[in-house]
Amino acid sequence: MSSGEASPRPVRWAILGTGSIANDMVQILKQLEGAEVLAVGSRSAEGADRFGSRWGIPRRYGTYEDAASDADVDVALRHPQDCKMAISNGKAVLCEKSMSPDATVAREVLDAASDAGVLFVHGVWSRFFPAMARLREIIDSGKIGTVRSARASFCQNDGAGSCSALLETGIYCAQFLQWVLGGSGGEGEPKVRGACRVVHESGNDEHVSAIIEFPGDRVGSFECSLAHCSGRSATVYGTGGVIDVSFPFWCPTSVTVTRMSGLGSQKWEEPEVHECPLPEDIAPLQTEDGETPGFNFVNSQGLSYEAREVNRCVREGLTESPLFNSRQCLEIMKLIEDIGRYGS
Ligand SMILES: NC(=O)C1=CN([C@@H]2O[C@H](COP(=O)(O)OP(=O)(O)OC[C@H]3O[C@@H](n4cnc5c(N)ncnc54)[C@H](OP(=O)(O)O)[C@@H]3O)[C@@H](O)[C@H]2O)C=CC1
Ligand SMILES: O=C1OC[C@@H](O)[C@H](O)[C@H]1O
Repeated sequence: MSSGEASPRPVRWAILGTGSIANDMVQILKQLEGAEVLAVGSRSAEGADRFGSRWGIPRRYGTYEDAASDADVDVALRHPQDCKMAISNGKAVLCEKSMSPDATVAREVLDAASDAGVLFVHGVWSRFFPAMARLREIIDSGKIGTVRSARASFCQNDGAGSCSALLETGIYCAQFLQWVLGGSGGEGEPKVRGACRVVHESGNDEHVSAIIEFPGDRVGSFECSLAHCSGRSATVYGTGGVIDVSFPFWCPTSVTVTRMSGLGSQKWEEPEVHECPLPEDIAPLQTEDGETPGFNFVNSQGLSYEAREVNRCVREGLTESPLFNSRQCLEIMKLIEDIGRYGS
């Protein structure tokens, strides 16, 4: 698409798969300026028809490939399994997390997108939240001194055994640690220094705790689980204080800075709260049947940040987003893979 047009046509999206996240994403895309939901693909024609008529999507396909090969579609929102198919059809892809089971497949997908010259964005949506950018600014300002370590916890009692906790929720922890402890890429890679995994009888990990060494002697730790709950917060630790990101830390709307000093770091200043509210112009929509099903996931309005960035990248002809580039994406997938293999 050309960015130089006076009034460019909308970026046309195809949603492939009609589950929980598709319910949230369709409502975001329908409200996003410069976007149009043109097509839906499902494993069955009935599924595509049901979702398409519910949300007023004009083109409905009984296979993913048919939707992804629609010549008028610019970008496909895809679940991990079929990214390469959408890429081979020349479409830009926003891939739901986690983009692949391991770093090898992640590399293949990124290479396929790069060879095809199409945009690929891994939808670890945290990365696109204004609160994450604010967090980075605060760290860089030196407000909490030198950052030495960080932690994150994402445990929910939902889905144990059905998939990997590392891939489902641990990935958000890994991205957080990379964001606050990782460098710009020239300083060496983070290394997994310890991990404890509880494996479900299905073979999927259900609870994992991990310790990661980042360049510059910085240490990150996280825990993730699909078998019990946690507060799902994260903290950055510096020589002069801490930054707390409370529930839900993976789609945050505020960060709180507490500066500490004095003997035993026992003098605490009044916490400083930085609010980054969700967009007010995005709300649950009514379906064509007059129902308002709402969003399935907390802070889903914030999916608009990644969708807006994908729209921008498509318009500008970019093949990756500078907010979450392929190096950062691969580094996270490699961490997840190394933690999953640790000790075995
Ligand atoms: N960014 C975020 O906040 C969130 C991201 N996610 C991610 O999105 C992805 C999908 O999650 P979610 O929407 O909750 O999953 P669901 O189980 O609700 O939906 C998955 C959809 O994928 C399609 N599908 C394709 N192959 C299969 C298969 N073998 N079994 C079941 N369904 C299949 C189906 O659509 P159809 O029948 O139309 O073909 C189904 O409706 C995951 O990778 C998850 O991690 C999930 C929740 C939130
Ligand atoms: O991606 C996700 O996976 C786990 C869910 O609980 C969470 O809300 C969602 O964002």
